[in-house]
Amino acid sequence: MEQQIEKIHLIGLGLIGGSIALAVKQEFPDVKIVGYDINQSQAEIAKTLTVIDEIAPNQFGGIETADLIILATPVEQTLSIISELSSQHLKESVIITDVGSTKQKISKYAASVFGDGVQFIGGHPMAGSHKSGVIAAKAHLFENAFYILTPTVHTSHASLRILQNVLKGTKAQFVEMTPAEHDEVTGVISHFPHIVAASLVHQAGRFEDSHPVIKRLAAGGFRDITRIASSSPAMWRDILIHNKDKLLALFDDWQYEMNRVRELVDGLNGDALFSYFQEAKDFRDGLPEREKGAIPSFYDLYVDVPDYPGVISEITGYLAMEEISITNIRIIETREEIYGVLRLSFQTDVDRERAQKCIEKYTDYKTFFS
Ligand SMILES: NC(=O)c1ccc[n+]([C@@H]2O[C@H](COP(=O)([O-])OP(=O)(O)OC[C@H]3O[C@@H](n4cnc5c(N)ncnc54)[C@H](O)[C@@H]3O)[C@@H](O)[C@H]2O)c1
Ligand SMILES: O=C(O)C(=O)C[C@]1(C(=O)O)C=C[C@@H](O)C=C1
Repeated sequence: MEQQIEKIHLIGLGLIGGSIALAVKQEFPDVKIVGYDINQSQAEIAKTLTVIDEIAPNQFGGIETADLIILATPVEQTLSIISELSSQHLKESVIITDVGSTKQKISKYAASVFGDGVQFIGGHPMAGSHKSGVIAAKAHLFENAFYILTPTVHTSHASLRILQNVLKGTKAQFVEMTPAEHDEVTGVISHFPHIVAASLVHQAGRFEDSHPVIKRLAAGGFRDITRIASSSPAMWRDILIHNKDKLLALFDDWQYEMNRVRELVDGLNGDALFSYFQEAKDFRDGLPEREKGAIPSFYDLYVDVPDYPGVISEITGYLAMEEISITNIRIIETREEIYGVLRLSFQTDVDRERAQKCIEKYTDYKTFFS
């Protein structure tokens, strides 16, 4: 009979650790989750929100009876924890996994520490948010996202199956990759874009002295492309340190790309500029629409509304009548006497569809989502 996971020891009770715990509980309410966070208040919030069953008395307190250990800390911390874990007394059948955004350094280090002795399987759920902390954790954060696993020669099929089974409440789609391929691909579609987002914010910041109005003018486009610059600096510092080599190559690639488009602008080459944007649009439009791994994991509905006082309470009133919960609300653009755009965010696409029907039922406002 296959090994049962009865007890999980979870280290790092933030956005990702918390979301995994909630997803596991959703599928397996009887699995006991004992959690530890270096920040005691995070641990207490996790317990209060019943994300975990118990707070561990210290980092490794009670770990000898855990069937599964999940490391959900920033990646540099994950390395130190792996190092300390090697001297802990652990169950012979224990499986250890992590959720870090980089895989090469962690997998290599874990293999050198554990060898064939302990089953370590690197993991990375490919969805998240710019928000940190357990308070932002959600059971459905990884729904439809890819969950990358990086098994090695030391990994048994049985452990891989057990891990995937206990994580099935994430409703993510598991994919296997080598750690090197993982770091190359995530470098391109996650780590480097993060650098670009932060650099655009720095660029705008440099213009603030000469144009103090710049922050107020920063509208949809700038906000969309720089949203991720609001993420945890500690997490991203560690990711860049871990993925240095792949990122250095991407800097060269990006500089080539910038020079290419710079030349088109300098040469006023309209046809080539059109093709440049058309090709980018085709690729972007071809991303899978509703799958969370590809698009930020929230469900936005846009409503064209007239700019008059009370319009927000009018809309939220209709939604409240039909008991539809909103997670966020923002006016994207309001100018005198023309329509503004209200962006309503929902936890699920079902809520978004209900909201759309509700607003169409009570008003003539146009609604749309991408
Ligand atoms: N945020 C995302 O979008 C995302 C997505 C996928 C994977 N990840 C990865 O998940 C991991 C966690 O990220 P997060 O977004 O949950 O961050 P977070 O800041 O929300 O949570 C991390 C938690 O780890 C705790 N911590 C730090 N050092 C610790 C230690 N030595 N012992 C115990 N706890 C410690 C922090 O106090 C914090 O509560 C990172 O490795 C990150 O690369 C993040
Ligand atoms: O949606 C976001 O805010 C994210 O940045 C999530 C994101 C990503 O780059 O896609 C960030 C880092 C993780 O390792 C995985 C997912």
